[in-house]
Amino acid sequence: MPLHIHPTTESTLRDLAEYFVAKAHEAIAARGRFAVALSGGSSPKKLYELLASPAYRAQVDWPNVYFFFGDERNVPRTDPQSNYLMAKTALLAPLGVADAHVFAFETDLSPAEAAAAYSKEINDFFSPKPARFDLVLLGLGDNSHTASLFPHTEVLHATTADVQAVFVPEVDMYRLTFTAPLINQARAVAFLVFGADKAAAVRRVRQGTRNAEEFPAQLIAPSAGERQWFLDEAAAAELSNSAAQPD
Ligand SMILES: O=C(O)[C@H](O)[C@@H](O)[C@H](O)[C@H](O)COP(=O)(O)O
Repeated sequence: MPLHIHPTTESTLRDLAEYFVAKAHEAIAARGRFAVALSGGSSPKKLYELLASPAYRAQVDWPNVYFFFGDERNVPRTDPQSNYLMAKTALLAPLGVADAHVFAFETDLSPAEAAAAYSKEINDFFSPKPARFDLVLLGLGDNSHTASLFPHTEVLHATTADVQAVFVPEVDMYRLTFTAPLINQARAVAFLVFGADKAAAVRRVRQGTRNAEEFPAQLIAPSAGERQWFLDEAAAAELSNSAAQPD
């Protein structure tokens, strides 16, 4: 579980942007395409803006990149809470990504229908092979959730590598999310976490007692893939030295 700890948010973002570029090059060279699942929330917005900036946009063969979402809020794509809208604004529109290369949740369907439809889209995309993303980007909530795998929700017990709808009392809404098995099939997973308010969650997930019900991000352990953490020093502040060293 390699750790990349940086003094500032900006240097953390640059490091992850370089990692994203490297994973894209690897995937396109090996398989002719790069399938990435974007994370939502506020943390990745600056990463997406950086990737779309002149410093990075020329480094990736974007017409061979396919964008998915590791989770979504059950809101219209025009809603300010939409992860799709955030990514569209910060990354997809500035890059001129064709709609056919963007797989967004159909949130006008019921949550269960939207989850089933997205699971089918993912399976069709990877068929006949199992769904194996080249990179899944993840954030971390201060309660140790990731994607929309929140503490004490049924979806934590999913054994199928698919997408499920889950009502999350903590945010009083349905969420659509990759299950942990689907995330763990990825070739690479990268957490992006910054800020002192996440330091306790980072410690619990990396060093705390094994308790996925309380700390769902502990479920993320790719069976045959990389698991990387990109942190600023504030988010890494509660890690003991032994844990702060790269594995
Ligand atoms: O839809 C979402 O909100 C995300 O997928 C979620 O898992 C996010 O990564 C964390 O909640 C951290 O959010 P912030 O980056 O806003 O702190």
